[in-house]
Amino acid sequence: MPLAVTPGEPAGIGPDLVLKQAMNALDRPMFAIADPDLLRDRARQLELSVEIAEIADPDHLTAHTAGVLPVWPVKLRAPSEAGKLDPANAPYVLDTLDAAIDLALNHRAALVTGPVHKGVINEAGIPFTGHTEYLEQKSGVEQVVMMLATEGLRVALVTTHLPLADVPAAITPERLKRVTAVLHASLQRDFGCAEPHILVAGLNPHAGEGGHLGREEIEVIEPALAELRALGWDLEGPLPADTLFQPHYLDRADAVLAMYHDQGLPVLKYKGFGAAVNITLGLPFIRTSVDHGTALDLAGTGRASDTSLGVALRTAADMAFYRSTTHA
Ligand SMILES: NC(=O)C1=CN([C@@H]2O[C@H](COP(=O)(O)OP(=O)(O)OC[C@H]3O[C@@H](n4cnc5c(N)ncnc54)[C@H](O)[C@@H]3O)[C@@H](O)[C@H]2O)C=CC1
Ligand SMILES: NCC(=O)COP(=O)(O)O
Repeated sequence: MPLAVTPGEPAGIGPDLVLKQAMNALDRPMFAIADPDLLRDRARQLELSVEIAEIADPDHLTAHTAGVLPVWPVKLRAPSEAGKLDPANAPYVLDTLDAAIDLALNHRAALVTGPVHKGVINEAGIPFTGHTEYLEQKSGVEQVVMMLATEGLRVALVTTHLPLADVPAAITPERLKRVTAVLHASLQRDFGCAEPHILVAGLNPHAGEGGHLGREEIEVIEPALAELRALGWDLEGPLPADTLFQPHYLDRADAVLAMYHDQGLPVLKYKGFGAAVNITLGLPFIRTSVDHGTALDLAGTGRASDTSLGVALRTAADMAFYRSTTHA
């Protein structure tokens, strides 16, 4: 199965990184879903010698050739300049994603996404909080889970792109059970963890300090975990988030389940920024992504690192291979 790459925000570093990766020989076919002229212009700006080869059908691609980027064409809505956001191109970003989702739902590609700018899509009048929520909605599944992974650490999230003030109410026993179930199944299916050991963070400082610093642990998290442990699942927690990220706990763990975005991701990015991948668990297809954003300050300069995109491509290829060999 080929890897379909959406470069994301046209004014950001996504196009640069896809072009840089296209300079490598990859053992799996890769193609971009983007405006071919945008990629040609950016390649010229970066002085990268990449041939942009428009394709009509990704089904007949063979192994990727270094220096040639096959492109499924989707037209920009307005001219794009590196580093300059334009809400007029927000529909273009979603056009590329929709084309990729269509291919992925039809088992014709695994999806690897570059960074999008959530703010400019909203400024265009389109409510959008992130790929994760968009993919969940478009693929019609009840629950997906965002998990970022780097060497030695996987962090999954119970809630994703929510204002902090809305987090406590969003952590219901039902959501916690659904998210844990998706994480547990994905660790078994895609990461070879036969009996996943999952560390679950509390929500409050010191996991609520026995109810003196918040009651969500007692009233929501512990009862949900007790129900799941009755299934034989190996869940440890709720643990204080400030002390769980240390070898004493992590050495025995397959993943950490954090309650919210900025509880888990700063730790993951401190450990592995540039060498991490964002994976959406629970979709009917494979989707990986970079660990960074649009970095408008670096677009078109040649100074953006493509290492996380490399990890995202490799992870998607590994997952596809693992699924094909285990018939998962
Ligand atoms: N996968 C996605 O679609 C993601 C999108 N975003 C979006 O990106 C936009 C900008 O977010 P920020 O918080 O500024 O994060 P950012 O990751 O774009 O930038 C943070 C800092 O890291 C640097 N940086 C980022 N990627 C780099 C790379 N590949 N090589 C070298 N340096 C790099 C930037 O220059 C900047 O100094 C926001 O709209 C956010 O929502 C953020 C994270 C992921
Ligand atoms: N912090 C992760 C992030 O913003 C990427 O989210 P998504 O666009 O993959 O949902």
